[in-house]
Amino acid sequence: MSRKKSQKSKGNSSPASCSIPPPKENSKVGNDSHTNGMVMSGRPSLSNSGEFYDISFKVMLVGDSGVGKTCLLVRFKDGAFLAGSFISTVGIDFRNKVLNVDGVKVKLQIWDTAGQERFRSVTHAYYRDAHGKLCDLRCSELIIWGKKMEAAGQAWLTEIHEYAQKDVVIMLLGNKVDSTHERMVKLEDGERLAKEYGVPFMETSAKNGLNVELAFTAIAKELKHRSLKTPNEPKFKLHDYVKKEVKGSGCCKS
Ligand SMILES: Nc1nc2c(ncn2[C@@H]2O[C@H](COP(=O)(O)OP(=O)(O)OP(=O)(O)O)[C@@H](O)[C@H]2O)c(=O)[nH]1
Repeated sequence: MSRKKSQKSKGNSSPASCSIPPPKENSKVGNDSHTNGMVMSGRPSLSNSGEFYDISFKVMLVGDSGVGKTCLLVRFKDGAFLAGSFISTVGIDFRNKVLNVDGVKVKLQIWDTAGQERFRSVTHAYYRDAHGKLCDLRCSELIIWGKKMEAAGQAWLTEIHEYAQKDVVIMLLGNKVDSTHERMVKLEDGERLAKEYGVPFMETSAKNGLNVELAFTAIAKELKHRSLKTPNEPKFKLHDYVKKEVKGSGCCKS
């Protein structure tokens, strides 16, 4: 069995098909009554993995084939690196992880899309709504930008700006920072592009774990703060949080 096939059979995989089935895991929040992800009933929900959560969001990983989307997801979910020969994702897959964000249990339903052009219509069908818009308010995008130079990062940002609802949370990641051979995006270029589009940027490595937890946690915090605004809570500033917490590539975990 291929690396990706065996990994998918462990998770909540959905078949790559043009008739799109709904996700198996209940992605709704706090039973039936919710608004923009906010728990209205006050009762936590139970995910398929047996973990309770208060609020749920969808995160899409997009980017060209081979930039490391699956590896980042596996690193975040299981703390492991998928080394070995590269087998492309077919269609789309998702995995869940529940995080504790300031005392609130936030479930991220993370969708790993196929980067290959030939699967684009399948992946689009999953992440665009009936009006062709990308996701909704309870959704965010993580653009993984690996070895394919600036043009690829720019193309994905342009696509998301074209199709996404304006409130979608977007973050740009430059992956494979551990490898001088694979890494082709300079830090300055990533920062410049992110600035141009007004999105946070960080360098990551699925191999050594650099900033992987941070990328998903930052997204979870932003989504949670947007949905659950408590009167006296100071406004969460995603850019400031990332700037404060991000680690440079010289200080990787082993
Ligand atoms: N050195 C290094 N290699 C990585 C890293 N992340 C992924 N890789 C390697 O890059 C290759 C592609 O990784 P995947 O995660 O499968 O790429 P993908 O973006 O999911 O590709 P598609 O499924 O085709 O869209 C694999 O051989 C990985 O081992 C990283 O952070 N550092």
